Amino acid sequence: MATEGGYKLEQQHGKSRVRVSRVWRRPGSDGGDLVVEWSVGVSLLSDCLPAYLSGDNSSIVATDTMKNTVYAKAKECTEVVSMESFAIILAKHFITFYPQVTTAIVNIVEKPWERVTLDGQPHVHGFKLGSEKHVTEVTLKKCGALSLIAGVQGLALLKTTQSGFEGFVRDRYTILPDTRERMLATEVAASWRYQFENISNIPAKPFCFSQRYQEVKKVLVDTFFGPPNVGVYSPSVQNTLYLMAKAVLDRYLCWTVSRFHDIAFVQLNMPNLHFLPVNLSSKDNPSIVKFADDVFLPTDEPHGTIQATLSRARSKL
Ligand SMILES: O=c1[nH]c(=O)c2[nH]c(=O)[nH]c2[nH]1
Repeated sequence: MATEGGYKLEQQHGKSRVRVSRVWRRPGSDGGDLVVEWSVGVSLLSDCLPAYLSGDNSSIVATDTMKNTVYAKAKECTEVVSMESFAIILAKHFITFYPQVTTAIVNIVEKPWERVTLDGQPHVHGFKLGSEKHVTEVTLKKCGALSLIAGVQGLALLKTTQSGFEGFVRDRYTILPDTRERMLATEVAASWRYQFENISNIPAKPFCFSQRYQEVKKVLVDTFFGPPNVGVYSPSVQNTLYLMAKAVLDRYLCWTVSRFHDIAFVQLNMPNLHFLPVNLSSKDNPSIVKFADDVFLPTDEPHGTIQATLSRARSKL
């Protein structure tokens, strides 16, 4: 931020939606080729005030250069990298290479290409598009301070029973009946922050962000549904959301009992995508369709918006 002539100026500039795909060819290997497709956003906080104040561009890193850097760094990654590691590599480059850059923010959204399985056999170079998206955002300051967030978007989940909503506030505008039997559908957006608060804290042995992503996603999904043959009752989206976030934090508490916890907080956004009971009647036929927990009108307009962030309360010890 700069103060100039009675004005306060906060600025950053960058390039959005730089689409890059990286293939790692592994001829003859059991696993086959690997491919990722990323949409990368770069934003730099830098000392380039003269550009804003007087049209002097001499300290501007061109956004076109930022775009080219994404491709150059992708080329340099001859070994497979996770998107979190790639975001760190990019951010590190921008803060170390340019003296005027004070902070780099890099975000990546991954297109969910998944290896196809044909007749039970994983294909060596064939992929199809999956559903939910892996995302990350890295904010790295020149001093090394790091914020590393990963997440999932568009994780659509539905259960046909074991959900209800009752005992809520009733006033003269309330018409929703209490229920212990309804459908529950949502599209989870979750993000979590890794507890690496400085670039130097990132373990030397590559931390497996991709594996952690799969694990967190599994904990979220398992908690939403409960055991396969019985499920688990959800008294509200709010309670289910809390249990999902808590399960993620607890999971990493158990594993890292004598060390630091590697996930600092979990943020969940779970829209309540309503499945409305259908009842149809006419003057002649009072029950064309009589609802018996079978025919629904699914709608996301409007939908409930339930969101929360769960972190560990600081110990008083
Ligand atoms: O799980 C729910 N939480 C709410 O806050 C809410 N509000 C509502 O109308 N239906 C629901 N369901």
